[in-house]
Amino acid sequence: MTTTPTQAHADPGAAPVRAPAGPPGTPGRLPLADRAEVRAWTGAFVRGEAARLILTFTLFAAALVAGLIGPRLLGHLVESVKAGTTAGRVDVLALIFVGILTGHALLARAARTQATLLGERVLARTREDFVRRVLGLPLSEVESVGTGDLLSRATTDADRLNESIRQAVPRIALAAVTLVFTFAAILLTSPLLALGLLAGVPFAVVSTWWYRPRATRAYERLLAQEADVLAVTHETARGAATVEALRLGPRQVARHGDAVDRVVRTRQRTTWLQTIWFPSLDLATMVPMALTLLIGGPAYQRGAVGLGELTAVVLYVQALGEPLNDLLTWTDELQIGNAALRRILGVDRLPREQPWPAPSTDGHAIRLEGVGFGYGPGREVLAGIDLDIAPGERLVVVGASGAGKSTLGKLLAGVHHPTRGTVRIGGADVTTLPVSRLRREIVLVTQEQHVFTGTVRDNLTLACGGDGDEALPDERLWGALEAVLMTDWVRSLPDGLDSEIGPGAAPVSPSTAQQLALARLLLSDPHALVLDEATALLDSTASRRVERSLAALIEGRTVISIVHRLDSVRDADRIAVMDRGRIVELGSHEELLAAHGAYAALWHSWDSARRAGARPERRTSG
Ligand SMILES: Nc1ncnc2c1ncn2[C@@H]1O[C@H](COP(=O)(O)OP(=O)(O)OP(=O)(O)O)[C@@H](O)[C@H]1O
Repeated sequence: MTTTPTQAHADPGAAPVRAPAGPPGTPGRLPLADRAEVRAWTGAFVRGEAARLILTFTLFAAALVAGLIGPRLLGHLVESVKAGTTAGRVDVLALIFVGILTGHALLARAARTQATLLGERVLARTREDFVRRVLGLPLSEVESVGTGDLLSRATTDADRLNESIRQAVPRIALAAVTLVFTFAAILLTSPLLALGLLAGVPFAVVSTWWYRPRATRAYERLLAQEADVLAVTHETARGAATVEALRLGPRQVARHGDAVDRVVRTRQRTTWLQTIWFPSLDLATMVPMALTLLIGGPAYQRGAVGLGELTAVVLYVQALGEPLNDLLTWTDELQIGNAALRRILGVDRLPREQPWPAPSTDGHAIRLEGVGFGYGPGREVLAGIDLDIAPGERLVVVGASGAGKSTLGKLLAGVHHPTRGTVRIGGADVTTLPVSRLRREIVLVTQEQHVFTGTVRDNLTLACGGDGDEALPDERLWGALEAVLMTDWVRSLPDGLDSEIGPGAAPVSPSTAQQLALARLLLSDPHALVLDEATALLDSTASRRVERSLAALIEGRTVISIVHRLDSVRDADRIAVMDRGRIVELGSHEELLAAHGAYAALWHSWDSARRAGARPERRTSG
């Protein structure tokens, strides 16, 4: 069985998955961006959204000022009543008070709407940029890290960043401005009473100084561990058939349980840190309140402050509690956003696809010279492979499970790059060919074919021209469908080529998905194909149908087929027999039979099983 990257992660016995190249990260995980990169992103974000940011902050500040006038007005009202005022004047002041409260509510609503729009814009752009970055990575890099980490960065981490920008940034700005304004209002009302505020400073500063670095580390750990949970879930769902076939269910459940346990432990740690920090913040507001009253009482008795001033200051000090709490707790939220941003931007640290122009190729011959490859350091799964494949040749690769057949296929198609030696197509080293160019030369067809949510037309045309927006005439689409025997199926759909298919729309069986993929390949028209057990997962009827469709595709192309069943090996020009990462025999069916080597033994055992009417051994290894 071919080991998929996710299985390799799951299997403790498998060779270690290559850690992503580039700056430090945990092996097998994507790297994190550093502070400078986060600062650069933040600078670009502030510059790009300057107008919207200014509007949002202005609205928040206006709402805040409206909110601050309230206590002042109430203090004035108390003074007026004490001095003996008319009921009419009290009514006017009360009306103004209600008007200010309404204005405050409306401004606050407008400010929140702007903040939400800002957050959504950033979320959309972050996700788009992220997908663009990931699509720009070499396939081998994406394969080596697995999809769980990538998925969590594109989903949960992007959501967290959005939440930070939508909620934390305006709330922090608002809280900071509120604190400054309120403090200024207290100073202006009574500098003496303002002294009481100083008592809160040590509680806020010392507890935050203790809390912050511990929380940062815990949040970074938490996000990575949440990514692990997603990775196990995704891996299990993706490999459901393998999990069921190998009865890996309990093992996957245990792995998931372990991953969840780690998240729970880190959450307990962050909650514990907060149980120390939050009460300290409460003290930072309660102690100044008590002190203001302690100073204010005697000061009022001595006539140093008026009753109105004392009322206003007490209300202001009480009002300080909320912004102070907001400031500190939202900076905590911002830390989570910061950790999420480091993860999102970290993808940029992986080596990109080579930007240089495609080297010129001369013909379509494929040549492997001294090729070696290992998935991790220390263990080569391919060693010293030399092979020439002529244009139009049909080569079949057979060998025991784990011999390296699929790995060879991936190297031929440029999915992985050799760790030594070279793979050349038309004289050009495949590692120097940009993917768009390489895919015109050679494509790997495996047993797993993806149906994209969209129309039949979308699914057929997306491989042509790279971005799928090149209009291909319907005749060509129908021509490709006919070649892979799919016209009846498409005609049976309600809207023909424009019928929606895939998840949630018309169901597509595995064999139909495979045929659709073959039609897509016909349209993209590569010179060579590597067929890695393209029909192995299908039942025999479906498999025969796909094989008939394949016949149209392989016509006139170089074809390298990796097979387990020997049914069609006789039609091949040559057969390569692999054993432990090497090609041990190479020649035509007749030549290899005459050589009485590994292939001859394989063939005779397979042939006699077939003649005896027994189900032939699926594995060519026997
Ligand atoms: N992504 C991977 N990470 C680590 N090791 C891998 C990975 N893929 C394959 N291997 C290992 O490389 C060796 C060759 O595997 P490969 O899949 O190429 O063999 P194969 O001949 O195609 O086997 P099969 O017939 O079972 O598909 C095996 O030991 C396998 O465990």
